Amino acid sequence: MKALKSLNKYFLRYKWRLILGFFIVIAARVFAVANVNFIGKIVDVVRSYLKGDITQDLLKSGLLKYLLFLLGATALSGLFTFLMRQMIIVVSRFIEADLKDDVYAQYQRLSLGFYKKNRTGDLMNRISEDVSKVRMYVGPAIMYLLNAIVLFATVIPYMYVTAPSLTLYTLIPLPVLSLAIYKLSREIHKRSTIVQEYLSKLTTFTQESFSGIAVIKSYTMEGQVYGNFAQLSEDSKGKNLDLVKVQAFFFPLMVGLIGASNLLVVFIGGKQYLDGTITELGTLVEFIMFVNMLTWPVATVGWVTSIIKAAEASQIRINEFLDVQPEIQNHIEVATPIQGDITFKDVTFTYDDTNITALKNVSFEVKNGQTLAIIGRTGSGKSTILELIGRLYDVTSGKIMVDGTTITQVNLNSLRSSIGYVPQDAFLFSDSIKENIKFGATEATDEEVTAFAKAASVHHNIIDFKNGYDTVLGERGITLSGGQKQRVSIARALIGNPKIMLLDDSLSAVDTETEEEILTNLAKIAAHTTTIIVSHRISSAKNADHIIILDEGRITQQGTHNQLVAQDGYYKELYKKQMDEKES
Ligand SMILES: Nc1ncnc2c1ncn2[C@@H]1O[C@H](COP(=O)(O)OP(=O)(O)OP(=O)(O)O)[C@@H](O)[C@H]1O
Repeated sequence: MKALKSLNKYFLRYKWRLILGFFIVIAARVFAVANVNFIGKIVDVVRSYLKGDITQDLLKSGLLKYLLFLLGATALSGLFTFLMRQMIIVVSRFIEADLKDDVYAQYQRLSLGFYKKNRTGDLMNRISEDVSKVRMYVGPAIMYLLNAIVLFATVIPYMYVTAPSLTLYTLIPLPVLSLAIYKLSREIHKRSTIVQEYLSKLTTFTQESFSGIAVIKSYTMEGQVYGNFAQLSEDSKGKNLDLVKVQAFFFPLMVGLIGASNLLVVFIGGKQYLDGTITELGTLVEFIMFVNMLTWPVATVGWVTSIIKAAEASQIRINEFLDVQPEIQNHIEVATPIQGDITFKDVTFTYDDTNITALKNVSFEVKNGQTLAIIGRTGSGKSTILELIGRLYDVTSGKIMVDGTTITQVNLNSLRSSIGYVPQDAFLFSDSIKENIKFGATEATDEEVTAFAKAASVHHNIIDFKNGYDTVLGERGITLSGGQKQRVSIARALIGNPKIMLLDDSLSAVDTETEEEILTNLAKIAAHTTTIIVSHRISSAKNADHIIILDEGRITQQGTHNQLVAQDGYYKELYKKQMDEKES
């Protein structure tokens, strides 16, 4: 129960509704008990008339009175039951939404490393599955438990006062029912968790095969993939059947145990009526109704216990993420204006999860407005340099300085908002091209969108689409080519007017003429922007003010294009190779 304590702050937020809900539950149950009492009274009036104790007129007036009471109590009990759900279930939906918002906000605060360590499916489950299990506790479980407590507190004393020994006999089967339902609910919960797992396996499988449909078709793997799906589906069916089997016990068990209680009422109550222990026949009718009325709340005690256990397990999982502190912390509250000078001093960086040391004693400097190109084999640490500049990670040792200040002493938001980052795989949202370009600059005008799309040499492609800038991308929209995606992504980075532009192999999918065009435009627009270009191509690097060559995380060569082609080394080899390719 300790984990569930973290929900108290949400309960406090909606305390008035909950308190009102509590009184409404009491009112609803009191009127429900009154209903039974009036039915008992009606039976007694009829019985007295049949015995000749009262006249027909008294019978009529008695019946009318109790029927009207019955009607009133039924209507009020119905109204309060409705209000009870309105209060408590509505609060549970509020808390569910708040909890989802809080989990989502926490996810956004967490650093990139967190996303590398945890699987997306797991992150999604905590915000959907786990939160809805917690909601079952916050809403239905609390409501039914309250309902049961109020009902026990009103019905059992009433029964006891009316017929003490009969009360004891009729209540005997109820704890057995509660325990049996608890055991059954636990089993149902266990099996439905397995069913859920299979459901998500099926979803992942289908999603992946639809995404990879082109590969499946071109390798004519339809048959095999179908076979895998059919097997998974068969296993899932088996798990569903296992679940259905235990679920099928639920109602028979309840009906059986109610039946046993009813039998006891009729048998023992009948005997007590005959020997005069119970004087009114109406008491027997009331008892049968009470037993039926108590059955569901008794069953809910078992059911609610299993819901609370499941909610606790889910809340533990949610808290695990809510308690994680972002690895990257902002230490400076006030905004820091950024000019764009970047200095690396002996920077070494090791990725926590793989223990790979991606950078080893890297030192360089780029001044505001200059262009630095980083060239190197795959896996040599180029992207890592860009990630460190954006503080997606913090260095293991050494120092990065921005405008002469250690990067950790710069306001994180100022730093990131002054960077235009074009990652290696340009990610575009399922939205229009215009909205994708405006992503980081929502206030930008249509003219600005067009101007930056022109600078990124993608305008002419966009206007060729039927809907131009309003063309929707993504699953239900158009698919852009790799080069088009890269260029839309460059336009997105430029529109934010960044002080630092980071291009991570962002021109790899465009031809060399377009590359040239974009780089010339960049040099014009971004004259006061520090630009770092990561590339495998000499053509992207040759005009840079400074070029560094990385190999296995170390800088092996550096200088200008002319200096580097004059030295033996990786740059010269690459230059020769790419010149030969161009000529052939
Ligand atoms: N998020 C990560 N977690 C763990 N290890 C990583 C991560 N990202 C990169 N690495 C490792 O760090 C090393 C440097 O990777 P990096 O992506 O910086 O290389 P790169 O030079 O940009 O390569 P490429 O040219 O292929 O993009 C590689 O060995 C890589 O496997």
